[in-house]
Amino acid sequence: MEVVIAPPGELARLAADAVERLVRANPEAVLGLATGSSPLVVYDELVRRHKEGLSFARARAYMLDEYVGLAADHPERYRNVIEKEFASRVDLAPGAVQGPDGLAADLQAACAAYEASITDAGGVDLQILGIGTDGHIAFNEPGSSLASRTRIKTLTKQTREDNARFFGGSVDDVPRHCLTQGLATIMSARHLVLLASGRAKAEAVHQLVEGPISAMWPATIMQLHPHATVLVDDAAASRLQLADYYRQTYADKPDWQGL
Ligand SMILES: N[C@@H]1[C@@H](O)[C@H](O)[C@@H](COP(=O)(O)O)O[C@@H]1O
Repeated sequence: MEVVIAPPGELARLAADAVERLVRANPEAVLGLATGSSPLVVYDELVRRHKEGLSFARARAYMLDEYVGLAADHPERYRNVIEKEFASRVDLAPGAVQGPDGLAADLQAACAAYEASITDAGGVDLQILGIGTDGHIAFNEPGSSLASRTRIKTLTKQTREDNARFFGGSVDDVPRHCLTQGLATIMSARHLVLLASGRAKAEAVHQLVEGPISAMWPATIMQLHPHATVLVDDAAASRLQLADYYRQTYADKPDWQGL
């Protein structure tokens, strides 16, 4: 696992560099897109590069998760969020972005179909991730099976409170259920790039990087991934025991290496 501690703008550039390198090497790359506020700086940077010629016309993308039951036109439905924040601002082809169907009549069948679709696409090349304050990735809440695949989950009170800010501050308006890629689904992606900023994420980041692997902090499964990159600002890094070592390692890193 590589940990980079840097200001948010630099983190966004590093994540965008990894996406750009991938898409230039393989224009048909499969991207993994995350919602939440953390990846927004990366999307903004990719949109800027798109305006300078970076094309996503042949790329495909899979989303991590979706709320169950939000109306098709609800602005916080993750499909709509990704459309607004990224897909509509670049040249991704219509239908190139897939997400779990939180409005399906048969939610379990929708989860199975989503897994099959990711597999048929050849798997995700680069998965962008955020992290919840309770250590969740996608919507894999504490207690999630480390071997889980896409399925229905119940959101914790903490997550619903954290996400109430997107619903006019009303926790009651945050759905109680979601469909989410499982931890094993996420681990199948070839490169994981997680972004975290702010002190509220410091404990989750400490557990992710330095804690024991445990379903209680689902992101810790990333310690088993052969190519995981953790991009954090000073505040999110403030509880890391080996922060000085990570800073030194990054400072000494050869320019050619990339993430
Ligand atoms: N399902 C999403 C996660 O994918 C995201 O990582 C998390 C943190 O969001 P933020 O980056 O806004 O703190 O929020 C939601 O719960």
